This record gives sequence, C-alpha cells and structure tokens, in this order.
Amino acid sequence: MKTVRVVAAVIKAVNENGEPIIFATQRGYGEFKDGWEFPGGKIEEGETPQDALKREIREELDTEIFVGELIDTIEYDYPTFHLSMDCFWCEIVKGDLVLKEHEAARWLNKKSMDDVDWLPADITLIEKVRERL
Ligand SMILES: Nc1nc2c([nH]c(=O)n2[C@H]2C[C@H](O)[C@@H](COP(=O)(O)OP(=O)(O)OP(=O)(O)O)O2)c(=O)[nH]1
Ligand SMILES: [Mg+2]
Repeated sequence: MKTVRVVAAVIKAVNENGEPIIFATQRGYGEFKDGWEFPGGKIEEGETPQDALKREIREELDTEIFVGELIDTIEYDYPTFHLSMDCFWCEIVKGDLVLKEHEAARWLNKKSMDDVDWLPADITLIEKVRERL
C-alpha cells in the first residue's frame, strides 16, 4: 500500500476564560468531506515537515504560524493508503485564520473536543492532545 506523508497543525490559543483551546476545521471537499481534522496536508518533495506545515497553513488559512513541538506521528491504515501524519503544536504569528478551503471551523476546549466528528486517524491523537492541553 502506498504511504501518504502528511503534516497537521494543532493550533493552540487561550479563550476569554483563560482556558486552552485548539482550532479544528471541517473538510470542504473530496473523499473525507464533512469530516473534522487539523489543518495541514501532504509534504512535498524536498520540504521539511515544518516547512510543509507553514506552507499548508498559509494556503488553507492565510495565516503564519510558529511550529513547535511534535505531539505524535499517527500511523493509520485507510482502505486505500497508509497515512503517516506528523502533528505539531502550533501558534498563530500573524493572520486571521481565513477559511480558504474548509467549510467550517471551531475552537474547542477539553470538554468540547468530542463534539465534532473527527476523521478516523485523529481519534488517538485527540486523546494525547486532551491530556497535554
Ligand atoms: N490535514 C489533515 N489530513 C488528515 C487528518 N487526518 C487524516 O486522516 N487526514 C488525511 C486526509 C487526507 O487523506 C490526508 C491529508 O490530505 P489533505 O487533503 O489535507 O492534503 P492537502 O492539503 O495537501 O490537499 P490536496 O492538495 O491533496 O487536496 O490525510 C488531519 O487531521 N489533518
Ligand atoms: Mg489539507
């Protein structure tokens, strides 16, 4: 099976009550349309994961991010490909998270993290994010 190498940004901020929150996006097209994910995408040839992630967030959200620590690398078998996804803690440097490709987005806290329908590969990641948020 072919392996698809992907990077995803867990963009972290703090809400008006001082609680940590993360930014989730809903896919607007394709095979996984309507599923919730962390913004990001496929690593292109010659890119480091960090460079790829900064590029993807510029393309998808018109926003500049700081890419921090690796949270986890998710390995997941979809029916037609193997996903290898590096997930990083990120912070906004500049920009307003404009949805250029996604159909919706939400800021989620620990409690509301289960309220959206995550893509299958993200389920184990969500547990780690919640523990460390
Ligand atoms: N970005 C992202 N992709 C995820 C997550 N979970 C998950 O299973 N995926 C899968 C869906 C896709 O098959 C693949 C990432 O593809 P993508 O569609 O974001 O890639 P891309 O931005 O480069 O878009 P495209 O040019 O291929 O349309 O990884 C996630 O949390 N974030
Ligand atoms: Mg993408």
